[in-house]
Amino acid sequence: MGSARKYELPFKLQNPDLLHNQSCVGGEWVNAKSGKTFEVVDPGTGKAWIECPTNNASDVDAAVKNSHQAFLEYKKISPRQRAQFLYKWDQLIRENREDIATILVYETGKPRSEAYGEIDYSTGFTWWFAGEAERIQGSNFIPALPNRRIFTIKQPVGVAAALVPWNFPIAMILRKAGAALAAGCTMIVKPSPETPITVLALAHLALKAGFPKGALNVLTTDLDKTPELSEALCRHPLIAKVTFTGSTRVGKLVAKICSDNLKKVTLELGGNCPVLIFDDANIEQAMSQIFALKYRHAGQACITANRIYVQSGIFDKFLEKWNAETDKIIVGHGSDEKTTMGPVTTPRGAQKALELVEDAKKKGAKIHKGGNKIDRKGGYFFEPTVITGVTPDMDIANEEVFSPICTFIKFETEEEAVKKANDTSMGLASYLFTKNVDRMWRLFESLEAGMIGLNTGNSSAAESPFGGIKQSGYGKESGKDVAVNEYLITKTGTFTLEENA
Ligand SMILES: O=CCCC(=O)O
Repeated sequence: MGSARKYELPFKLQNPDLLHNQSCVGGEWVNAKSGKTFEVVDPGTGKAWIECPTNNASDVDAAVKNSHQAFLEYKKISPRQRAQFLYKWDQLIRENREDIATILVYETGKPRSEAYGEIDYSTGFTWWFAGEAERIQGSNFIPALPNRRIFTIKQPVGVAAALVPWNFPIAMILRKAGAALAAGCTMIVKPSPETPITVLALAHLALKAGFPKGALNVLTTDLDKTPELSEALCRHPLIAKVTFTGSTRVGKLVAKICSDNLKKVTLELGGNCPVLIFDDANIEQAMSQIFALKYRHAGQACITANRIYVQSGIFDKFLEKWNAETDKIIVGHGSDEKTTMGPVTTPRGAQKALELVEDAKKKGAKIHKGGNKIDRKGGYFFEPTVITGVTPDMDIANEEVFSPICTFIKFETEEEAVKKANDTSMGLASYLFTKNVDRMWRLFESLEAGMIGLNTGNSSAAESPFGGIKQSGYGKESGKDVAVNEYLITKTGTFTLEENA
């Protein structure tokens, strides 16, 4: 822990060594050159509980040089040794599950049960990429020209920068860092201002796992300095690869900046994901899957259900069931074990939710449930909200909601449903529920998204490629080969063989 304690910690950790509130560079815990700090706030109370360094562009060069120095050594380490570091890291994260869950609750606001869920999902990545490390392979060919041989080798691209969001801070880091470290790259992470402490806890455990100092550096900063720090990372000549998860607007800026130096980029951007529920669906199955997807982290997931299309034959029944289940949600502080839905993570998130509801109301939508902020102990709570009568002119029909607002739209035919589902610039995930196998296959092919849930609301897993199409970004994270490839270059060797030496 850096600096004398100014705030009272609202929780106790079993392993207090996990708690760091300075940046991590080369295995050292450091302050920003300016000495400035920002506050990390509990979304369930609105109260600051710790502070972290406000790094700016002038802090970037030293940190990146350190990551690069570490890369020159790390790239020589054998894949088996890299796998062993990843397995050890995985084990330490699992051993510290309780404490990491506690920090997650106080940074993101999510209920403790969801914090456990995130950690268990995330260790899937460390486990998976440990396996991937030893399976990175080139290839060889016998070409058309006589006496020639062609072969390829895969090499780590260099230092990667990760710009990560606050909604799943453990999962997003482990998905990116797992792949990078398996590939032999080092990584420098800029966490969101809302969630630096979870990321610093992971950096602490990475050092304990034996990763060389500088293999995983972390530079924290506040909302104000995020653009300049991120741009400095993207422009730094020793950064070879940038991976970003966040909005399409910022993703485009990242891509533009990186294009100046033709850097490799992976972009996981906005969702606006549709769900299509047909008359022949198993209603119970669709309900439980989509309910869990929609209200996970109070609706703050890029792959959440943003627009729920239900066929006319079951629309009323489905809505009635949904409303009844919604009534059972217990909104509260994430640390209260009765809580089933926490606050949204930021005050701007709660305000945006309110504005979307107000706009929809003004334009004629019907609000069945909720629609307001909840004024409780200074936290950023928003009511679980159910809306019908949404029309294309409403903001809520076109924007990512990122809050616990569910919009239901009736449809008549498959053709109409597909047209509406695809009527968006985004293409991250789509979901469909039907027992007609031909329709399922047709929709799997015709829905425009990088990931399609077929009678399921949760398709994220370490072993399946994660990523969108259209303006939801490019590149894949997780899955076999594809994710690690994002951190590799392919080098081609051509050899002329002297046959009669
Ligand atoms: O919010 C985006 C990530 C969600 C997930 O990995 O399932």
